[in-house]
Amino acid sequence: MAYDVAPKVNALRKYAGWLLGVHNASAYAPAVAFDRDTAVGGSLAPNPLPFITLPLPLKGILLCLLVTLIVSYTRSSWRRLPPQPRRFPIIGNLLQLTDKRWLFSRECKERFSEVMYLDVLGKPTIIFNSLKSASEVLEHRASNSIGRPRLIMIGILSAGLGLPAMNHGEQWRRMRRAAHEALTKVAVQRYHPIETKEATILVSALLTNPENREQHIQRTAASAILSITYDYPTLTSGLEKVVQDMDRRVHQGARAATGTSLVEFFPWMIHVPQRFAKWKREVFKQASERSETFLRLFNRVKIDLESVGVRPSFSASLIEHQDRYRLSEREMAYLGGTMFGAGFETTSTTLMWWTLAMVAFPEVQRRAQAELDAVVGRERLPTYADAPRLPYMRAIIKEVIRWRPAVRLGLPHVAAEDDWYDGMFIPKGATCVANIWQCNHDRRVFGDDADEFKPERHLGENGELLPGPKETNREGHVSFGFGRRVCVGRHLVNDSLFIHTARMLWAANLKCGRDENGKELPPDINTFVDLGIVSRPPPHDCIITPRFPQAQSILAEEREKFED
Ligand code: HEM
Repeated sequence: MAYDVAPKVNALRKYAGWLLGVHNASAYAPAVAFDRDTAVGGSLAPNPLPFITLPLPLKGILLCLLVTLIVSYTRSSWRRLPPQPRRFPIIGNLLQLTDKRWLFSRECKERFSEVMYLDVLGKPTIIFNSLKSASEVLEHRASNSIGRPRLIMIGILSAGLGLPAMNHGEQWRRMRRAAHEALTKVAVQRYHPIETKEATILVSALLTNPENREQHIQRTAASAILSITYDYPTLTSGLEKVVQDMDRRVHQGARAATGTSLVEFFPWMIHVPQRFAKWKREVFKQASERSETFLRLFNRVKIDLESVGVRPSFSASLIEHQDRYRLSEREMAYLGGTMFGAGFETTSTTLMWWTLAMVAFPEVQRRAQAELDAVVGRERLPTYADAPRLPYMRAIIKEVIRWRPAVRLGLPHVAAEDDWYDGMFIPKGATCVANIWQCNHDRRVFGDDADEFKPERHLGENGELLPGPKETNREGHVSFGFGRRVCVGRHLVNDSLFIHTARMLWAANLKCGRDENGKELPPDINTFVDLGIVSRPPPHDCIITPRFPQAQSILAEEREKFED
């Protein structure tokens, strides 16, 4: 069947004429002969184009509008977004954001070495995969990325008072200042006696009952943070009700803070009445239990303060300076609860990664023990006073935190204004997340051996501890986050890890398990267990034995001192 081209040609002629400002374009266009007999299915009547009849000035305006549209489209900042992985209809890049294995994979780093754009159900999200990009945007231009995105679930759970999830504002500033001042490098020294005691108990427990290693580690982390926050008595087991209670709260919070609940993407769901929404009933129930736990623990400190007097604890220092910080009782109670939430799982997980590293790299363990023998000897346990002369022990801690960061994907920040990185557009309101794992394994900063466990990378020529590459937040890694949102507990956890690991290596040898034929079973260093915010090592065997005969008796003597 012949195709009738005549009308189209006529229309084109008219259009050309319109562009030239001539109404009868056929007068200018070369004649085209049409055979009416063979033309099928249409009439040769000209296709009337509405704009032909428009007056000339209006045509000019329309033309200008068209040109402006084309220019603004080609020049739009949105066309300069960072590279984006393949997106799916409706959900966009949701799968890539939730697939942690892909986010931390070599493939992701190779394809998106600097920055990556994800469209998560319409929400723009920027992932920083390099130290340079993350530091430039989140650290050096910190005031533009100080905010947090609004997360509905964690907002309900923490009654809007959870410091890590709060948007910046007057309330966040008051609470952050109070937490910061209570946990400065100097302020945390008042908690050294608590940490020293806990470390001694942990080492004794590991030597007498090494099978329950993870439980001992959890007990020590929970006990230390409860004592520090509430002057709570030393826990005898990680199974105590208060730990189980708080642990449940931490996991509920961690799940909510990932921001992947449906309600985050369909906020209208929050208006569904509770009787039709089980998830809503549950989250409100958890929120009220949470509030009850935090207030109960806080009120305990208040009563103790009135009856027993002031003993150093985080909550006691908040109460003491309540007027200066201008905090309400509820704000102080939630701040205390947040300390436990943010500190317990991260500290215990880092200790677990440290144990795995000691088992996987026995030569590192031997070198640290040689340093302990040279500086401390075998007559007494290491103390905080020995820290300046134990740079290798401290370098191991830095390297564990870099090599296997407890928090692999940083907490989300929000861009307050449009921003640019290396010619790539970061739109106002975009969620900005540092891929801490990729930053810490950046070969351009840490070299080709970035994936290897090498504590000596943190030591200078004379064996002194280095402050860390300039891109890295002064610590030699960016595991504690960025800018004004940097972790407030970092000095506390650094000190805690020092005394725990120094006492462990002083007293004990840690070796990998063996199969029934006596063959060594090295731990798998390349997998992890994802707990939402925190990533734990996979289960692995570890044989723990005293390093020399007097170790246990010296430990027992030290424990007696604490019981006095
Ligand atoms: C090895 C242990 C720890 C790691 C790896 C860690 C990591 C982090 C990271 C990545 C952030 C987010 C920073 C950002 O948004 O850029 C953060 C925030 C925070 N951390 Fe830690 N943390 C640890 C231990 C602790 C401890 C022991 C405490 C308290 C006792 C604590 C309290 C907090 C708080 C309150 C925030 C929120 C700060 C804010 O949003 O203003 N952390 N931490």
